[in-house]
Amino acid sequence: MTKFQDLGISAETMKSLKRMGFEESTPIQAETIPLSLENKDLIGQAQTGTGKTAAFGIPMIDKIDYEKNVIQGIVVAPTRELAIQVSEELYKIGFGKKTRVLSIYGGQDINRQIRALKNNPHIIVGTPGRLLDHINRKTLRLDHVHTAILDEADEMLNMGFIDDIESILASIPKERQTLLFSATMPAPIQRMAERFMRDPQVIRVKTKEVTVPLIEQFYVEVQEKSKFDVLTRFLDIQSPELSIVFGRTKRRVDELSEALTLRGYMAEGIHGDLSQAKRMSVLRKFKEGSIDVLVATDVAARGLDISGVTHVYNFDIPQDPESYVHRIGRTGRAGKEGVAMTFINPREKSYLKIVEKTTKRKMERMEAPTLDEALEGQQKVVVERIEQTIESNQLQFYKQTAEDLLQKHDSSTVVQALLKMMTKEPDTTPVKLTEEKPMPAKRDRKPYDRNNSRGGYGQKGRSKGTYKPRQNQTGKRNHSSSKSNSSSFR
Ligand SMILES: Nc1ncnc2c1ncn2[C@@H]1O[C@H](COP(=O)(O)OP(=O)(O)OP(=O)(O)O)[C@@H](O)[C@H]1O
Ligand SMILES: [Mg+2]
Repeated sequence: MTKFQDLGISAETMKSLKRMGFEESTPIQAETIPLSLENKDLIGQAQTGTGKTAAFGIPMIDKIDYEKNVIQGIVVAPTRELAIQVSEELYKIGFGKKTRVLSIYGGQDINRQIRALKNNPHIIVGTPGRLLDHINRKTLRLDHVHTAILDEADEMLNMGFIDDIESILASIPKERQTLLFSATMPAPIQRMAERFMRDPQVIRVKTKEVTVPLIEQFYVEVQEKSKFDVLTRFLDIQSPELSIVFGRTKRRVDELSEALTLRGYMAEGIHGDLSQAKRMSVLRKFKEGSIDVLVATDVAARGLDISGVTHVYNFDIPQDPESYVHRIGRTGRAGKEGVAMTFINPREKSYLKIVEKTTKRKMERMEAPTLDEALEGQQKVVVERIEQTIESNQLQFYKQTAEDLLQKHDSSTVVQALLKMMTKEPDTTPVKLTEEKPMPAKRDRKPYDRNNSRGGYGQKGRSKGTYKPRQNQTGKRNHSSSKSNSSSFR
């Protein structure tokens, strides 16, 4: 571990890092910060939860000229939630320097954003569509930007944002520094790098595994029709602090969150068809712990950093190995431990091997728990609660009633009755889940042709390849295609 002092960081920023509780730099931070301060173009790849945001944020903030009240840095992120999260982290890092950071994303009142842009922020964090909107309206000028960052670069490529990104970068001076960051850097990123970057250096943190070693990874073979019961049994047995359940499509997410709620779990779903207000309120409730199961699509959870997520359940195996890496990376962050459970249909076994080949790590097989085991798990939870209550030492009020009860029955019978009352017995309330087809053994499509394949996040009707400006006669961006589900996560 390298000390932050040795990386050439300013005293003000060092203070902010201390305030954030960062003591030592992570490997990706140690490797990229000095290079970034020298204005090198970089492609940074490091495991999930290892501090890539600060890796690009610290040098960007230190390179701002605070004499100038103009936008000097821009971060492009694939989803609104991520744009918000990144801007919050940058705000904290820039606290010592009083850096003004503004996030702009779709689904938020554009006039409010225009007003905020007039306050001369130093750094903008945004989603591609809304950034481009402002550029076209001339409400966002990037001519003084010296640092451009593409966070989750591969995801933005997957989502078909390549043309938008090209247009955004075209309005930034060529002498800029361009940085690409993600936990996964599949081959097509190279092409992106060739187009947008100057002699980029690739920084890959040298670890054997793409996934974080602190995440225990299991797979469970289960028939489609039993999956839901098995999920609830695991939730009962493992009793996660917070957990994320991934479903393949938006419909799946809706059905799963409804089904979990019906069975008494505090669960809600998040995906791109929900209103911005709803998405934010669901995330807020999850962070506060007033719901403890978040059901999500792949895209909804990319890059999200929520502390307390102890378990990730891949209710459906992800559609590609990269998504697997990002999904399970919602747990085991910043040195914490985590558990990832992946459910597979027996016909998906060879697909599982493909995922394992990419991550260079085997998942351990776990048997689906039986009803009795689920019940035992629940009992354990109750016993823990009882022990905590005993420790709290505030039982005086109940003493007389307890003694009266023990006059009538022996102590074991009394405790048994209490355990029975407090234990959540398996709930068999019928739920509706539409069946999903198993994943084929081989990728039967090009890796980056994922249109409509991940719950409609692909860019329907979006052109690929060379940039073709999509403008209508009024010169504004044509939003007819953004009506579809595809772009609703921007
Ligand atoms: N040097 C550090 N010391 C302690 N905590 C850190 C340090 N750097 C970052 N963190 C914290 O670690 C967590 C994960 O960081 P971050 O979200 O940047 O990870 P990431 O590498 O971008 O992950 P992902 O690939 O999932 O996007 C955050 O809560 C962040 O504040
Ligand atoms: Mg990140």
